[in-house]
Amino acid sequence: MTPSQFENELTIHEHTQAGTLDEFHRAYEAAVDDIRSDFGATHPLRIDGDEIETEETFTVTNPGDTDQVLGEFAAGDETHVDEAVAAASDAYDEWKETPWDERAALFRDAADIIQDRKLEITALMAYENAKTRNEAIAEVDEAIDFLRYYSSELERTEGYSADTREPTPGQRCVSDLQPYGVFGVVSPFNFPFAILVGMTTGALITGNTAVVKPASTTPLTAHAFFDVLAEAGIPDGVANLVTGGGRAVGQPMIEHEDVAGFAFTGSREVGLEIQRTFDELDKRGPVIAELGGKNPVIVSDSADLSKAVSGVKFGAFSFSGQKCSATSRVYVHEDVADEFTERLVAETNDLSVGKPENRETVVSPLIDDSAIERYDDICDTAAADGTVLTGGSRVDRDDRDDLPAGRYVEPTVVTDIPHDHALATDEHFLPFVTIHPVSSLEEGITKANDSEYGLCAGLFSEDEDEINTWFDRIESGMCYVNREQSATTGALVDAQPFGGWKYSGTTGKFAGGPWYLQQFMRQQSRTVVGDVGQL
Ligand SMILES: NC(=O)c1ccc[n+]([C@@H]2O[C@H](COP(=O)([O-])OP(=O)(O)OC[C@H]3O[C@@H](n4cnc5c(N)ncnc54)[C@H](O)[C@@H]3O)[C@@H](O)[C@H]2O)c1
Ligand SMILES: N[C@@H](CCC=O)C(=O)O
Repeated sequence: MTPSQFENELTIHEHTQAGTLDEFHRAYEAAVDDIRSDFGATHPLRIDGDEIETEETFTVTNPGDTDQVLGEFAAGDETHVDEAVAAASDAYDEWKETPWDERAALFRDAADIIQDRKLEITALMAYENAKTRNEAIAEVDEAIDFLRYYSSELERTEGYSADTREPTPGQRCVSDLQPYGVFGVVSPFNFPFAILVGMTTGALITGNTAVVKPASTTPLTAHAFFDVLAEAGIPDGVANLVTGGGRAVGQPMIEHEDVAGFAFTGSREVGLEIQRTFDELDKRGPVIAELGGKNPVIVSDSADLSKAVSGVKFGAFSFSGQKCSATSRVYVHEDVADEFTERLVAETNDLSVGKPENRETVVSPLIDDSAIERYDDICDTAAADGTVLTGGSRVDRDDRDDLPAGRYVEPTVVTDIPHDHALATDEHFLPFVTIHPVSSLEEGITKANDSEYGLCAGLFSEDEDEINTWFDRIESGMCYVNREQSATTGALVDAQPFGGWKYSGTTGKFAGGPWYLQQFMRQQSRTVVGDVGQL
C-alpha cells in the first residue's frame, strides 16, 4: 500500500525543532491571562442557529481553583432535545445533498480557523478541565488533524462513491455510502475538544446532521467549536448544541425516535446502556462508542529500564491518569522488578503536582468531587489490601501555600495487589498504577489479556522475538513498544488510529483511521438499465 501523505499538526515538536519553544510558552501564558476576563457569562443552547435561553442553568468552576466560576450554562431537558432533533431533521435533506467536496471544504476551513485560535482554545482547557499546556496543545492539534484527515478521506474516496461497472450491456451501476439522518453525539470531559470535534465531524461530514451534548463539566470548549462551525458557514440546524446532564439531555437523545445513529465516547456503563436502548427500541442505525480501558504494560527482563520507567510514569500520571489510554497496571519481570519499582517510585516523587497552567506541572487537579471520592476510596483499599509505595493522599494545602482550593492529589504507586483484585481490574481514571511481578513474558501476556478491556497496551523489551510474540498475542487495539514518552497514551491521527477491542469499544473501527467515517453511513447499490436517469 502507498504510505499516507497526511501531516500531523505537531505544535510542540515544531517549536522544539525550530528552537522557539520559549516563544510558545510566552504566548500560551499570555493567552491564559487574556481569556480570564471572559469568564462568568451565561451561555445558551444553540439550536437551528438560534441562541436559546433556559429556565434552569448550571455553574461550571475551575477544577484547579474551585472558587473560580467559569460560567453559567443552559441546562437543557427533553423539550430542548425535541427542538434540536426537529431542527436537525429539517436541515437533513439539504445538507445530505450538499456536494461532498463542499462539505470537505467547510471542515477544512474549520481546521484553519482553529489553527488561528489554537492558543486561546488551549488556554481554555487550563481552566475548564485543568489540562496542562503540553497536553492541551496536543489536543487542539488532534482536533485540527481530525478535521483535515476526515476531509481528506472524503476527497480520497470521492464522497464514498464507487463506479461498479456495467456488468452486462446497458446496466449502469454505482455503489455508494449514504448518511443515516440525525446523529446524537455525546462526549466526555477528558478530551472535551478533540473528541467532540472528531465525533461531530464524523457525523456531519458524511452528510448526517447532529445534536451534540458535551460533558457537563466541559461545555465551554464545545461552544468554542460551535463558534468555529458558525464562522466556517455551517447551515442552521445541521449542528445543534444542547448542554446539560446525562440523564436530562443524553437519555432523551438516545430514546428519540428521529435520532438514527449515535456517536459516544465515555464510560463503558453509559456506552453499553446506549447500545442496549438502541436494541430495545429496535433502532437500525449504529452506536459508535469508544469506551474505557485498563491498560497493561509489560516490562521484560531485557527492557531498557530508563525507557520503561519514563513510559510508565508519563502513561500513568499525565493529566492525572484521566485518560482512557492511561497506563494502569504493570507486569514486570521478577528479575528487574525491584529496580524498576524503586526507580518508578523515585521518579514519581519528582513529578510536579500543581496548577495546570504552570509550566512544570505534570499531575493536574481532578475533574470533580466524585473523582476525589473515588481516589480516597481506592487509596484506602490499597492501604488495606496491598502496599502503597508512594502517594495515596490528597495534597495537603497546609504544605503547599501556592495551591488554591482545587482537587490536587498525589500520583500513587501500589504493589502487593493480586492481579484479579478490583484495583487491578476496574478502570479508575485516576493517577493510580499497580505493579505486579511476573516470572515470564508468557505470564505477563496472559495476565495483560485477562481483562474485559482491550484499549491500549505497552511493552518494554529489547528482544525482537519477545516483541513479535507480544504483537501476535496481545488483545488490544493500540499496541506500543518501548514508548518512552508514554507507554500507552498519545495516539496521532492517521499514524495511530485510536480505538479498542472487547468492552473498550463497540465497533472495532478506530477514530482517525481509514475505516472510521464509513460507520456513519450505509451502502446503497444503484443500477439503471438504459440511458435514462442519473446515478
Ligand atoms: N475510548 C476512548 O476513546 C475514550 C476517550 C475518552 C474517554 N473515554 C472514557 O470516558 C470515561 C470518562 O469520561 P466521562 O467521565 O466523561 O464519562 P461518562 O460516561 O460519565 O460521561 C460521558 C458523557 O456521557 C454523558 N452521560 C452520562 N450519563 C448518561 C446517560 N445516562 N445517557 C446519556 N449520556 C450520559 C455525560 O454527561 C458525558 O457527556 C472513561 O471511562 C474513559 O475511559 C474513552
Ligand atoms: N486518544 C488519547 C486518549 C483518549 C482517551 O482518553 C490517547 O491516545 O491518549
